[in-house]
Order: sequence, then structure tokens, then C-alpha cells
Amino acid sequence: MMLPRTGIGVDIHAFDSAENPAPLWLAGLLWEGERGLSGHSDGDAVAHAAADALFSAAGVGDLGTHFGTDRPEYAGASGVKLLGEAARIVRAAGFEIGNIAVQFVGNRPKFSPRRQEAEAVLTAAAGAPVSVSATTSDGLGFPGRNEGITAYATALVVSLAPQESAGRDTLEP
Ligand SMILES: Nc1ccn([C@@H]2O[C@H](COP(=O)(O)O)[C@@H](O)[C@H]2O)c(=O)n1
Ligand SMILES: C[C@@]1(CO)OP(=O)(O)OP(=O)(O)OC[C@H]1O
Repeated sequence: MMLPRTGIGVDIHAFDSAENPAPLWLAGLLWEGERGLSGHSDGDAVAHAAADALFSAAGVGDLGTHFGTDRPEYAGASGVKLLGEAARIVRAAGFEIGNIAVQFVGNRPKFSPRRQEAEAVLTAAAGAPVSVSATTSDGLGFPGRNEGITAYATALVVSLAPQESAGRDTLEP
């Protein structure tokens, strides 16, 4: 039986505190006029959490395993590029991707008006449906103080490799 596998990913990035902050890239979109997130790459916490959930579901490590900050080629890399690469790695490991669901916690950007646009960009990158939702933390904690964003993601993948039979049906009654 081909049972699906779930995965989880969490990513946190602080807003850039520089006087002239980097632009904000989140959920694969550029948010004009919004303070950017700091990071070795473009800081797209939504795309990173989605990629991490894929690696988790396939059991092939995590973001640091594949795109570590010691890799200069990923300096400034786009989250969309990392998600596309993560999907390629997971497929090369013998999995198909069912879907990815991401929720971020933060006051800004006001996400829902651009949800469809973001989901289309991330879905194209992953080659599988990606849904994104947002919530505030009701003013509490670092997202509530506009210091940063947390993104949580789950992913579902299915192995395309023949499964070895195991468990109850191999046991004597
Ligand atoms: N950055 C955000 C945060 C929230 N939303 C939308 O607002 C709804 C209500 O948020 P609460 O935290 O007050 O429950 C939420 O369900 C989102 O639809 C948003 O668009 N952008
Ligand atoms: C994506 C990578 C690599 O550029 O850098 P960051 O942008 O700092 O992002 P993080 O979510 O901390 O994950 C680690 C790295 O793999």
C-alpha cells in the first residue's frame, strides 16, 4: 500500500532593521513599500517553510542540508527558486508531491488581497498545489511587535517506489 507521508517546516525571519531596508519578498511576491526580511537569501519565510516541509515529508534532510548558508551560490537566492529546487530534489528521491499548505504569522504584509497571485507563483514553482493563509498574533510576541514573521508549512508526498510489505499482514495470526 502506498501510504502518503506528511512533513512539517517552520521558518522565522526578522524584518531588516537597516535605515534603507531590503525589499520585502514573501510568498514568492515582491511587496512594494514594505520593509524586507533579513537573511542569507531573500528571506522569504513562506517559501522556505514550504521547501522545508517537502524535505521533511520525503525524509531527505532540511533546508540547511541542501541550501546551507555556507553555500555562496544561495546568497540572495529567491525563495521561489529554492522551492522549485526542493521539489526537484524530492522528486529525484522518488516521491510525487500531493500538496503544500503554509500559514504565516505577522501583521504585515496584508496578505489576503494577493493570496491568489502568491498561490499561483508558489504552485508553479513546486509543480503541485500550494495554499497560503495568514494570521496576526493579536499583537502578541515578536510578530505582534512587527519584528519578524513566522511561517508554518505542511506537505504531503507519496513514494513512487514499490513498497515492501510490512506490519500486520506479514504476522502470524
Ligand atoms: N498579515 C495578515 C494577517 C491576517 N490576514 C487576514 O486577516 C484575517 C484575520 O486575522 P486575525 O489574526 O485577526 O485572525 C486572517 O484570517 C487573514 O485572512 C491577512 O490578510 N494578512
Ligand atoms: C535559505 C538559506 C540559504 O540561503 O538562508 P536564509 O535566507 O538565512 O534562510 P533560512 O530560512 O534561515 O535557511 C537557511 C539557508 O538555507
